[in-house]
Amino acid sequence: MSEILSSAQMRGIEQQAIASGAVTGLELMERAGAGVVAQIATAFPDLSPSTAVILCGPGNNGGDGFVIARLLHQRGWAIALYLLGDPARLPPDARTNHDRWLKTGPAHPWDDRQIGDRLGAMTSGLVVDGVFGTGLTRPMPPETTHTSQALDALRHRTPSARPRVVAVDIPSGISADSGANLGGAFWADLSVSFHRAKWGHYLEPAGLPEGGAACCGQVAVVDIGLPQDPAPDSVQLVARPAVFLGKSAQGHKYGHGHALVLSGGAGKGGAARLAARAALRVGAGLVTIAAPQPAIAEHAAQLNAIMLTALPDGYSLRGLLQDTRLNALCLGPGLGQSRAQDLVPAALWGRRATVLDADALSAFAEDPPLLFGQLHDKVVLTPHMGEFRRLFPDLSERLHTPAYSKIEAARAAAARAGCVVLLKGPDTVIADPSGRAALHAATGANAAPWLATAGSGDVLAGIIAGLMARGFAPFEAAASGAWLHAAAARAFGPGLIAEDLPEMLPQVFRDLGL
Ligand SMILES: NC(=O)C1=CN([C@@H]2O[C@H](COP(=O)(O)OP(=O)(O)OC[C@H]3O[C@@H](n4cnc5c(N)ncnc54)[C@H](OP(=O)(O)O)[C@@H]3O)[C@@H](O)[C@H]2O)[C@@H](O)CC1
Ligand SMILES: [K+]
Repeated sequence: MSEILSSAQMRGIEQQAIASGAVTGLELMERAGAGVVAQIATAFPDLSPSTAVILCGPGNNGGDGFVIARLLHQRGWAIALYLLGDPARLPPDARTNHDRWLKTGPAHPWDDRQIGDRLGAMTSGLVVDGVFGTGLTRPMPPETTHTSQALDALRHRTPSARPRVVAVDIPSGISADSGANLGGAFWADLSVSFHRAKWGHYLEPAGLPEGGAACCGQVAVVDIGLPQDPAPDSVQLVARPAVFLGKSAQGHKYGHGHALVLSGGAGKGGAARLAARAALRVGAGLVTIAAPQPAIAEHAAQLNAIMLTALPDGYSLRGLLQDTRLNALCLGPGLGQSRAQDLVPAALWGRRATVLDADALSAFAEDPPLLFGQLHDKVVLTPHMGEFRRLFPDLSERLHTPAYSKIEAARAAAARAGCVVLLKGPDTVIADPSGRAALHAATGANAAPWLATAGSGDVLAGIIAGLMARGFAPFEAAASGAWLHAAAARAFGPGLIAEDLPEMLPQVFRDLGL
């Protein structure tokens, strides 16, 4: 796991370091610029000095651009630098670096058409985007329209027939907090960020235009000498499971828990079987499907290692839960809303580790507080965006505000629900009521596009229930579950269907060294 920051957190860390006298803003800017130049050499080892077009904006992102221009020039690059805005109004450190640059070469006043034409004519070299970084909270100004269009056109050319595009910190126009394209955003092959990556590098708001995860390219982070202590309320990027998923040699099946997956009626049992199979593959010692009597024959025909029991209603679920060995529940996949309304209260009464997904969430769309009043701290809610909207309509609405991120929405939802919320998507956020949050980003180089397939969410619910049956805490089970789910999809690759996901878990475990 690695820490990722919001723009406000990053600003706070910088300001504190500067105020303490440990470092000056000018030193940070120099290190930032030098870091970008070093990362360019690492990411593009075949790139030899030719022409670099450096685009500088009116803030400190532009200040980094002047440093980069100076350092690239020292390495033999021919520099064409354009400045958006009035040099007299640059913030002090950026102004200092602007003035230093003028001893080497000119800063051309911004000319959108000229820049657009120039970029369009480039077949090699480098474009450095130092227009806006973490300070941008509104759409790109109209003076960048042609530049943005020219960059867009470059994106569709093969890399060998165009310049490399490098974003200083984050592509201009992408919100560092939400990943939203604020309007007219640029894109990059490489984004070089400072101290820590920002939320917006990995978040990808639904729909078009493309946002952070799609536009940032490869994300590199350089150390600029700021204190390494974790920020309060920091968010962790889930790079692999944070817990050891192996089993000890001495264990027996009862030591690995018993997961109960509640199934819907006849003809609706596939989703529960997918979840149950995933719970078993992820290592639950025993897994039972509890189904209404008419669905028993169908399940029996398809199950071997998974056990089966008839369960008509919530009353009988309370009875079943007298068996304290049943330590994790999974409700929702294929459950049907009326059965969910009956079973969810009984399941929550049992105070087991519980995953509520799909119908177990939608069944409370009319009255979300009715659900929230029954939740407890061993529950994980796993909504996709549509289910999230039904339970948290106000938070979902706020997500249309460009700077409001999925991380904040999931945190607010977890606080309201009083349990862990895993908000699904290519960018999956896991949050708990204390404000702890993690982001699993199956985006960019980590993408798992074949995961968008019927039944995939049922498997995720089963994986999380299985991990909780094994004794992992809800937050860890959810975060590790999201990782395992995407890793299984990547391990299978194209052609994946939901049935394949549980079957890939053994390979994923082997790759983890278990
Ligand atoms: N602080 C440090 O120590 C370090 C910072 N570093 C670097 O600084 C970057 C953050 O710098 P930043 O905070 O100055 O913000 P930045 O992204 O340059 O843009 C804000 C400027 O744009 C302006 N503006 C906004 N929207 C606009 C619009 N639509 N049209 C026109 N103008 C608009 C806005 O004006 P205002 O909103 O005040 O009107 C303001 O002037 C960060 O990403 C990293 O690269 C590194 O060097 C490490 C050390
Ligand atoms: K930028």
